[in-house]
Amino acid sequence: MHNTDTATMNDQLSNQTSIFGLRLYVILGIIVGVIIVLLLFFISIYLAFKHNNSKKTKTTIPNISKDVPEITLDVPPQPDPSPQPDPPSEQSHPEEETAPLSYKRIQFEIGKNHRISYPEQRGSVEHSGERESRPLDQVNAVIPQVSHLGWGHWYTLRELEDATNEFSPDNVIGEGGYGIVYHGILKDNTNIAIKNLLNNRGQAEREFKVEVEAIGRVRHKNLVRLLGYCAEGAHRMLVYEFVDNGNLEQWLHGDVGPCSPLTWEIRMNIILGTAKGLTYLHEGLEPKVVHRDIKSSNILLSKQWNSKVSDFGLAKLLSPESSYITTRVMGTFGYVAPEYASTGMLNERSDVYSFGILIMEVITGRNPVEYSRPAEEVNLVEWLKKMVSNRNPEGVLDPKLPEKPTSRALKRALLVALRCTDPNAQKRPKMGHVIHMLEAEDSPYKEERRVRRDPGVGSSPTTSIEDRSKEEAAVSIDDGMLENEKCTNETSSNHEVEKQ
Ligand SMILES: Nc1ncnc2c1ncn2[C@@H]1O[C@H](COP(=O)(O)OP(=O)(O)OP(=O)(O)O)[C@@H](O)[C@H]1O
Repeated sequence: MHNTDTATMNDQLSNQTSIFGLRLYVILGIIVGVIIVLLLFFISIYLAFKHNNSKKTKTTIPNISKDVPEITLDVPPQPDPSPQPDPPSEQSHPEEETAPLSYKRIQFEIGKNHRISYPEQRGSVEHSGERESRPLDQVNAVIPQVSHLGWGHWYTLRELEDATNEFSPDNVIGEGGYGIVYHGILKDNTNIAIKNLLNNRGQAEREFKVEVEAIGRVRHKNLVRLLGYCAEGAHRMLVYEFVDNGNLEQWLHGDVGPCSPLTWEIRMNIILGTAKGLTYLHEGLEPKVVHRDIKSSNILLSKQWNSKVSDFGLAKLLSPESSYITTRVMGTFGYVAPEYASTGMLNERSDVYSFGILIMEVITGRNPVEYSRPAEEVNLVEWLKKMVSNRNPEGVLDPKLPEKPTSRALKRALLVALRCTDPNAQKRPKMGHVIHMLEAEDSPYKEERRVRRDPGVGSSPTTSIEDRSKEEAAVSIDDGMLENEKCTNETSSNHEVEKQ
């Protein structure tokens, strides 16, 4: 019976059907095959869908408001969880180095209606050659929290990627100690410079915070403007106005051929612009800002040769009650003021010293320290003083200068440089006074007399009677100011130079 059934079934399966005369078992085979193919098709579509979904989740940009919560401007200070430290004393601030971490509120006020306030972490000073590192989850607490109504623009990573062709190497304009700088063009055709901060042991956070604190809301034609920032995930980027003609170091020390395009007038204009930017930082803001890294590579130039001070990554705020702060010595070799280098005591007069070195660099076309020179010429300050004391001020001029300046203009610039680099910080002029000295059309003698009539403008209140008489003697030399001077090698004070 069983054999008969099987035979019947085989017969039926082998019967030809009406579909193209195919046998039944062929038809069944085709149906099963189609079902399997369809199943595989649906399974693969399902898997592809799932994969896409998981990829999307990975690249979703974290909610900005989670990363950096928003606060409003001009809010009254919130009570601190920890007791406020005493106001800074008149002198040093060792607690800056040693205080345990606690929060204090910093208020950075520029003009009546512009105040930004946010917590600053105390004790955020570098230790033993390394900047403080902080886990990223703490970063949100110290990144300035800025209202969208406040200064600056919040750029998304996507916007900056688009502006820089995905941070293409072709867009790199330079690399500093704290990150790579890219040129970018925004959708509205604005040219920008983006500093992508290295996320190295918390440096990025600190640099970010310091720059924003120092120049976030500052606008001055001689200071590079910080347009905004990007803080997404671990990315920390600062977005600046783009300055389109390189930096002073490139123009002074780069390959420009035997004749520099920087005429004397252009050089003095660069110096004057830099002085104005620094005057604003020192005298136009409260708390004042000490730049700490004035040097030729941080002076950016426009096509019209106007100068703009950049790179506020090392800047420090100095409250009016403090005559100085103590902090780890930072800056660039050759530009750092001697008292700051030896004691760590910093105030705006350290910037004045660096500015004096900058003037010497601009006059001579030499670096502050050049080991390739004969021993007596390695140190720019020493060499320049020797040349002046040997009555050869013209011997210091950059051989690439297209035309020599007048003797008077050269002496004026040299006098300002020498005064700014006075080893005694108290005797250095303030930046506001430097502007007057540089701008003085008539003789420096008259300028000095004007200053003496108006002691607030120039001489430090601590200038002694003896110093004043030295200055009187110096200015009485007038046109022969530097030619008639004799200075010994150890005569590092230009007041002494002026006296002879
Ligand atoms: N806003 C800007 N516009 C145009 N170029 C810029 C701008 N900011 C910086 N640069 C250029 O990018 C380069 C790197 O600048 P950055 O300030 O990071 O470093 P640095 O001053 O050369 O070195 P360091 O910071 O280590 O002292 C410099 O050559 C500078 O000319």
